Amino acid sequence: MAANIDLTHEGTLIVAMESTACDPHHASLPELSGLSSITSQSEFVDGSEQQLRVYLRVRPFSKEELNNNEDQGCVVLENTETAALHAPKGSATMKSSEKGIGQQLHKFSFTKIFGSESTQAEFFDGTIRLQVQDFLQGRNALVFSYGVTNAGKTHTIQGSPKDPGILPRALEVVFRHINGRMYEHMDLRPYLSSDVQQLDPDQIRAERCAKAALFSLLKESSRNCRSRSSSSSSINSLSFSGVSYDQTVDSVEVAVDDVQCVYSLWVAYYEIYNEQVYDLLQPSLTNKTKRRPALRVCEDSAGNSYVRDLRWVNIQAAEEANKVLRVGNKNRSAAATKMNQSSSRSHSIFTIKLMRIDGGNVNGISELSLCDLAGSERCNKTKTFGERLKEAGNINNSLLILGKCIAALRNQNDRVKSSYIPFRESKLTRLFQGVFCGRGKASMIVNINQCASTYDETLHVMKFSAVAKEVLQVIPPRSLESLAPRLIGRDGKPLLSNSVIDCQAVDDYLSEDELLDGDEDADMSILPQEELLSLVESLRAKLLAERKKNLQQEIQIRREMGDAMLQQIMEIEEIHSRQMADLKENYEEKMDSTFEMYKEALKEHAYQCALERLEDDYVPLEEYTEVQDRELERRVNELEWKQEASAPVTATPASAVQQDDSTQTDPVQSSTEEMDTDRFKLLYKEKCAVEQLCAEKQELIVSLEKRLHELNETLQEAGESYMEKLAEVQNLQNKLNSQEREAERLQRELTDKEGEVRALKEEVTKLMVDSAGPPRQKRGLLVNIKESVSTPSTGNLCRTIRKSVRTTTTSLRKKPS
Ligand SMILES: Nc1ncnc2c1ncn2[C@@H]1O[C@H](COP(=O)(O)OP(=O)(O)OP(=O)(O)O)[C@@H](O)[C@H]1O
Repeated sequence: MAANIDLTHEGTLIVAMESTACDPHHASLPELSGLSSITSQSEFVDGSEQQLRVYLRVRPFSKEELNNNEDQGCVVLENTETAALHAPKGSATMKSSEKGIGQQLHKFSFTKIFGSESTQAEFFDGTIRLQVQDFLQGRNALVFSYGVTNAGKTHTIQGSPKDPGILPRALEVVFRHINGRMYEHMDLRPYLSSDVQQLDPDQIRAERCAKAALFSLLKESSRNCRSRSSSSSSINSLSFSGVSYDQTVDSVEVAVDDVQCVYSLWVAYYEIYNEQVYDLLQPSLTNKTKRRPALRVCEDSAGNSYVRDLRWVNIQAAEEANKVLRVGNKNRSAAATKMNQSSSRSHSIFTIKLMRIDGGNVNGISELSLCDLAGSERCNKTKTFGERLKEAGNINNSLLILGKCIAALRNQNDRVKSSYIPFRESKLTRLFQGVFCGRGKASMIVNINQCASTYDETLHVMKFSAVAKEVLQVIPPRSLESLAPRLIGRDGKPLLSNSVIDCQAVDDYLSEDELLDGDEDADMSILPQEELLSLVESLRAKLLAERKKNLQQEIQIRREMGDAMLQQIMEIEEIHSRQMADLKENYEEKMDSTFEMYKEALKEHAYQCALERLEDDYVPLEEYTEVQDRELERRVNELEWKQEASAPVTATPASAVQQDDSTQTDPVQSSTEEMDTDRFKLLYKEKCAVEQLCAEKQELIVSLEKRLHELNETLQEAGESYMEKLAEVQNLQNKLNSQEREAERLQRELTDKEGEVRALKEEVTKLMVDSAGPPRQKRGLLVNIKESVSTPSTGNLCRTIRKSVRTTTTSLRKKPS
């Protein structure tokens, strides 16, 4: 026992709890002897209200902190429930108090306080041990740690391999409890919030593979893995702390439990970072640039929140749970590297689900969640709680909402002040909602350090916890968790076998619930009438305000939607009108071109027709004139003949008058004469017209003849000028010929002369050669030449020689050398 520190201590505590606080550790803090009270389970009586359990844990100073003079007595633990904070010099609180704002000393009370010397085992035993036992008996439990960075949250929850925290210890308790009663199959898996899914062989296989793949991430040798069959023996040597655990411990607890039951244990590990839920048990992404898939927080038909698609891993031994934790931590830190975030900026949640299986039926499922909240150091700049939370909202939304929820839950204690609880405003509070609303028990661990430099932040944490401690949790005498969970098939539909049990259980639950309502009514009647009236009034006002707000929101949404739709319609209309205009333009262009085409075709056709008609009707001018002339001649002849024929009767108009007088008595003759006269007149008119036509034609002919004459004259002139030019050309040709002949003659003459020159040159050369002989001839070349030249018999030759001599003399003068 002495060697087994944790166990010894735990055992000691259990004994001490029933007697007195005799732990030597508590000697320095006698107030902490109150730890014994945790053995009393009366505080967890069902069907009552109880305060949220808030535990304070103070971290010891590190060597560096002591060297840096951080120990200035800021945190004083007055007893096991009260801590006093003294503002150190230089802190914002001290400065404010010096200015008359706020105080230097703050006192806070907690459910339990654990000093810096408290061990992990003491802390576990003094805090959540009972909650774990409740969990084993089918109750849900939530434990969350709150504090600034470096305050010891992770140390408290996870601890180290040598000094495990509350999570591994809780797992140890669980495994000890179910020692040898582990459900060996993997065919029942947690589903939605509190249901169970029946897996088929394929799903079981997939589950096994996924588990193996997950553990392979740790690259541990298989020898360290405990086989499922040896799960019972694992209890004898649970090794989170490397210290063996006595299997006899808690044997009483096991004995009181139903020995017929077997247990199936599943765990999940996830984190909430920047309001996104990430599964820490998903294999890490190979592609580092890819973002981790975020999971959704959903609600089941009963309104309970759960993380959709969260990976649940079946655990058969404590060592496997440890591996899961390590894999999750590895992923968490890896994710931090990838996303450039520090672990303190995310809330990590480790959840254990325990199914109680009796005779093949799941007759209960409970959940234990341990949450390591992100460091709250970012919300430490403002001075008041509300403002602090407001500011924190900009940095860490979920902590702000958690604060709001806790404050609202506290206000609910006062029925008159009861207010809306904003659980739905953050993922964290949505997931916590069920527990805060009576689906289980929650407890809060407040971690602080005692450093003077972080005093202001620590004070903020303490204030937060003070509010939390005032929250009253209503624990229904029989909660929904007591109902057997629904068994769901692969298709997501409830399986029939369990639904019958469910109905019965639900009926039971409802009847008790009704009783509860009745109690509440009775409570209400105790209130004075004025208070009731004011409560009704305030509720009515709230309802009105809420309705008004909803209506305004609806109007706003409708207006926005209307605007958006109008905008869309306008855009669509614009696009359509543009398209229509384009189409119209296109068609108009096409119509125009078609019209032009037809117009051209018609023109062409008309032109062709006209050409054809012209060809048909064409009569040459001479022919036409000839025909006309002939016609005229014929008509003239006809007229003349007619005139001759009527000459004796109508010789002259005068004779006609005379005759008219003389034959007045013969009426037949006179009528004939009249007719003839008319005819004559007509004919005369015709003759005149024909003559007129003839004259015109004659004129035309004359003008044409004149034109022809002119043209002939022009042609003649052109012919004459052509002949003149031709004569000139002939002349010039003759001149050219004679000049060519002259040139030939001159050429010949030139050739002759050249021949003569050559002969003379030869003669001169000969003479010069001869002159080189007798002395008499030494008078010189010039004298000889002169003599030769003076000889008259030489003729032309002499003249040529004279000329040559002159040329030679000139050239010699030009070249004196
Ligand atoms: N009760 C304790 N006893 C001894 N050492 C402790 C105790 N609590 C914390 N420590 C040590 O203090 C250091 C900081 O603790 P821890 O990492 O748990 O802080 P944290 O609040 O989780 O920080 P963060 O929010 O940044 O994750 C660790 O080295 C841890 O071992």
